[in-house]
Amino acid sequence: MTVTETDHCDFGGKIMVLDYGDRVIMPGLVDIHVHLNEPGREDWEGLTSGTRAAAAGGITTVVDMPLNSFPVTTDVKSLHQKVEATKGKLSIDIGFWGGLVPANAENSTALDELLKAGVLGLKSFMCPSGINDFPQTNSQHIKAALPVLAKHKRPLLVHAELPQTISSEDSPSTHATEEPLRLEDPRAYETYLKSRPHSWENAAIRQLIEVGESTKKGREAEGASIHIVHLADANSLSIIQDAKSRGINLTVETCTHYLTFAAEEIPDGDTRFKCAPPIRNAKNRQLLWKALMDGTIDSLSSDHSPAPPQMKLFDEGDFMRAWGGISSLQFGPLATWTYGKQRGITLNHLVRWWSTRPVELAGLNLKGSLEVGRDADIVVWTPNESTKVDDEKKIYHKHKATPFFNMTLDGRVDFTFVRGQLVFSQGTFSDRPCGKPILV
Ligand SMILES: NC(=O)N[C@H]1NC(=O)NC1=O
Ligand SMILES: [Zn+2]
Ligand SMILES: [Zn+2]
Repeated sequence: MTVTETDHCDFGGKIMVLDYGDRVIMPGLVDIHVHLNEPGREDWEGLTSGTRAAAAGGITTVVDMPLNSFPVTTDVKSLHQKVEATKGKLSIDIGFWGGLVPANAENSTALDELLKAGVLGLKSFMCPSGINDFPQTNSQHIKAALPVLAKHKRPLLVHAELPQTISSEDSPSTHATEEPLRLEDPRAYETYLKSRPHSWENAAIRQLIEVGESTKKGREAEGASIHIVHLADANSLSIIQDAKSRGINLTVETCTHYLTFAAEEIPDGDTRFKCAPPIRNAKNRQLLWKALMDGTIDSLSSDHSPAPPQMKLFDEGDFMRAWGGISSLQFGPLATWTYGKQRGITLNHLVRWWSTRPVELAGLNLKGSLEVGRDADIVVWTPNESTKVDDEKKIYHKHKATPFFNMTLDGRVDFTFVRGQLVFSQGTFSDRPCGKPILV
């Protein structure tokens, strides 16, 4: 039987047989790094538009970052506000990361309460976050939080860039950060790239590995883990591999944009590509793919972090002042398939990076598999078809600007089910949002 629009969401208790021919039926994908920005910044993205875009991309669960909503999710009250804001808006299920900031880092009672209230773990920044109400943490803060996370067996996700003085390797002379770049062309991507060199990621990761010693077996933070979000720097892979082999509880994700684009191909002034850490060169991209294939990188995410067009400064094309954040939620899995296929990936890789590993990392025990007993979160798609991203009406993000525009991606997402309910069907959505907040 073919599914029709009237079947959306609710099959009315009937048992139906759905024959999808030779399409692929897979566990729904899980994006554990998105910024949907509601409540408070719904002009940047939103729970309705964001979860629709995700469903259209074959994603059945997202985990929302503690920023850039307002308030940021750093205490129980703000978590409740976020949960409250989801009512009637979710096409798919959503979990939440809590924020680790200087104000709560050394207050184990406050962190304990936040974890008990149901966040899946905590997230912090080692550099300015771009949002004043979400200040960065230092290694002391991280060290203090790990034992509390250990008690709950939860991860700390870290934006791992530690601002360094820009060295001669990156710039002809040694100066304070950004100072030497003041006179360089802000429309050139190269200028932005130089402002956040590899050394920032490398320094942060070294510090994290040091602090992460406490997560080893028998140490005071055993049970906690550290998850490096959006790794862009392939130079740091060897220290990551070494740390993992020494028993530090460390995992790593990279994002679709680092696997798809290359610095040297980014047009001048095209701030759709601005994100942090920056997209690096094609050689680096190839090393990220290799690390993904060999398991040094555990999982993928979108780091969907859009902002209103006026903050992306499209007219000026000023990379140094534009908002850093890429809009991509709907396209992550298909982009992975497109560029992975050229490198020999299989459907199993896709499920591992976009379902199995993210679910393990986030402790989403009911998600990520078609096993009996788990939620019936399912994507039905056609790998041999293609999707041309050229129709704004079919981009479901709140804002349509995305670096994936005009690309032809391999694969087409046809149907998405959340807990057995059809939420996306060949370009239409259930008009009764059936997603739920997940609190653990
Ligand atoms: N605040 C925020 O969303 N920042 C994100 N954007 C980005 O490109 N990297 C980030 O960490
Ligand atoms: Zn980040
Ligand atoms: Zn992010």
